[in-house]
Amino acid sequence: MAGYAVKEMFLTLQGEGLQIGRRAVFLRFAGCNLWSGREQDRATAQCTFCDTDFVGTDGDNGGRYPDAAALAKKAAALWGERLEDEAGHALIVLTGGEPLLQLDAPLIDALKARGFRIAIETNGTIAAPEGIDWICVSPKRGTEIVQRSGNELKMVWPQPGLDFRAMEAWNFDHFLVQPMDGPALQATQEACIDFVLRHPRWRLSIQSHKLIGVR
Ligand SMILES: C[S@@+](CC[C@H](N)C(=O)[O-])C[C@H]1O[C@@H](n2cnc3c(N)ncnc32)[C@H](O)[C@@H]1O
Ligand SMILES: Nc1nc2[nH]cc(C(=O)O)c2c(=O)[nH]1
Ligand code: SF4
Ligand SMILES: [Mg+2]
Repeated sequence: MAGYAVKEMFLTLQGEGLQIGRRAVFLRFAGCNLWSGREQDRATAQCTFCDTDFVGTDGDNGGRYPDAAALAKKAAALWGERLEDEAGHALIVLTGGEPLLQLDAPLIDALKARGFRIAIETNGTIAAPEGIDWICVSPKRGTEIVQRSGNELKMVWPQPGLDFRAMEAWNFDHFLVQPMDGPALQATQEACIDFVLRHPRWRLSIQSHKLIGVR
């Protein structure tokens, strides 16, 4: 279907990674290539620990946007009327679901024309197009990572069998471990702290938005 399927769009603070704390519009695309998003499929999916509802287009400011201009216009409205003045600091985070299923050059151009810096959260199984200002790749065990360069590699941990030593040879500026949220969060946090203490190249990333009560 033509256009872009968007689950939701909202203004918040980037909660994770090296851009933590920045004001950002979040654009959450619908759909993912590693999970259907249905609970009955979770156990057999390629990615089994997802914390996000990305099914459908029924969220705040969600919908089927017919073209890049319409989507960029809504994103700009969510940033607010000072976007032009604040252009150097206006951040949009493209996430999902898997944003690289839908992101294309016309949307990158339209967002840039509005003054946004573009960040992406991706699972790394699809190559990123040119023109993205900040690439965060978060590998999932058992998947083939084709996007082996970017700004930060954010590994949700623990994922037994994920070869983090191999990832260290990839072309990223920052290497992060993020505790897997779920019933065992306490234990996964401890595992991440232990990991960083043993591997000083890696830094801890926490999902700060869940602590401070923003989306
Ligand atoms: C919902 S995903 C969407 C973007 C993309 N599909 C991906 O996986 O990177 C956004 C970020 O949340 C992370 N994430 C998903 N579920 C998580 C969980 N249960 N605990 C911690 N991080 C999680 C992902 O690894 C990714 O870095
Ligand atoms: N505040 C906030 N920060 C985030 N960083 C990455 C997120 C994501 O779901 O991609 C996320 C999110 O859902 N909310
Ligand atoms: S790849 Fe990302 S969006 Fe897809 S199921 Fe995993 S964490 Fe969720
Ligand atoms: Mg999230």
